[in-house]
Amino acid sequence: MQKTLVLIAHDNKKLAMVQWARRHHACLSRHKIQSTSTTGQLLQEGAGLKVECLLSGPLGGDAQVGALVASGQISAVIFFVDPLTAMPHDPDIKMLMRICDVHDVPLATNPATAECILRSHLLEKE
Ligand SMILES: O=C(CO)COP(=O)(O)O
Repeated sequence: MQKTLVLIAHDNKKLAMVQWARRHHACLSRHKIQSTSTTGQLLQEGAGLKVECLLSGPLGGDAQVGALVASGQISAVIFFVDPLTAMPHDPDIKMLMRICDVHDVPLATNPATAECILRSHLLEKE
């Protein structure tokens, strides 16, 4: 089974996510990608990636990703979080991060760590 790479970004980090995805288009396009709704739409339009979109984060998208991680379908989660803005769905975000730790699934919450995950070739083993 080919596992999925998840890409998510909070609103203030969406531009950084699209720029990051453009830079890594060659690598990313080899993977099945899922995203929360708004992030996914921007990645398709701005970075030319094929993305399967889930619900938007505040409407349950992070919870959907958590369920996918728990059921062993995700190779890594790249989640550019905004640490300076309060989120109404903070419990869902915390849940997703906890579930990644429970199942030892790589989770990058900023571009520097995302870079490490891509360079680690961790994804190539999937
Ligand atoms: O809020 C999010 C993650 O917590 C992201 O959701 P969107 O991609 O729909 O903006």
